[in-house]
Amino acid sequence: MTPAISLDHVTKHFGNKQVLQGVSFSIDPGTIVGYIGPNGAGKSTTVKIILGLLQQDGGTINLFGTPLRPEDNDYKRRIGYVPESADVFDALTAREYLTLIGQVYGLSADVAEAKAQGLATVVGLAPAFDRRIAGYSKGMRQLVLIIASLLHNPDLLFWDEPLNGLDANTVLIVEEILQELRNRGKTIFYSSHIMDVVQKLSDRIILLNDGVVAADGAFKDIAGAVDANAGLQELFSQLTGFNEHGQRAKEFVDLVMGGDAHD
Ligand SMILES: Nc1ncnc2c1ncn2[C@@H]1O[C@H](COP(=O)(O)OP(=O)(O)OP(=O)(O)O)[C@@H](O)[C@H]1O
Repeated sequence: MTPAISLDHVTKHFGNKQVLQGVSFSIDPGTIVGYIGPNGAGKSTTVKIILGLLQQDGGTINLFGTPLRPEDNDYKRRIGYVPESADVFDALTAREYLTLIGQVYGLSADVAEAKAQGLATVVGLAPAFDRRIAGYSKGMRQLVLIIASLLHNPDLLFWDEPLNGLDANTVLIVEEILQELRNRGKTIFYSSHIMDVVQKLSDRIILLNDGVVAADGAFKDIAGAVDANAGLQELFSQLTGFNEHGQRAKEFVDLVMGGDAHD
């Protein structure tokens, strides 16, 4: 099977900081991959390189079996992207914004508008569809970004914190959408800091730490000696070598309370 994505020893530095130190992995189509790691580990940098927004220093990247060429726009039409924090054009309505995005991806205005309206209706956004996005809640904006990433029926999705701001019911819908897309052969590569969701949804987890892949596999395969109930959160702490949570929290609250601290 031709991998949807494969990276071979990809490196990237900013100034004197080596952010990616030889990242390699290969992902088959029809897989949900949770891409996790501490803040600053290099997750977004990896995704931006794959999207052609940044150039790597070394190593090779293949998408759908073809070497990545950032100047090639064809492969970008096979990708859907939900950035962690996006500048949505606030002055537009969802109808206007999504029709525009659909056109950017090569759909006609009519097709883009009809598809956007259909998707918005299913996720409960129809009543707000003709209101300016400026007045949307965080969760409503997130739904607009999710719809925008899917209008052109991409084969490969990069979703960064896709559940940001969504209410509990909508989270369940979006989780099921991810699984349904995966079941129909789409590849989903998503970054999140919410470990229980990553553990629940991912067929495969890739943990990046200090610019190297520290673990790669299904949770049950990488969990090792970690207690299954403690789960991915515990594994994350172990693999990133961090066990000062309680001490840091206490120090923080001591400072907050200052002289008012009571024992
Ligand atoms: N354009 C840039 N110029 C300089 N340094 C950068 C740039 N982009 C990222 N970095 C640095 O590269 C490192 C990795 O950043 P990156 O955003 O990839 O981390 P991340 O794993 O996505 O983190 P988070 O979980 O906080 O989103 C950080 O130290 C960051 O400051």
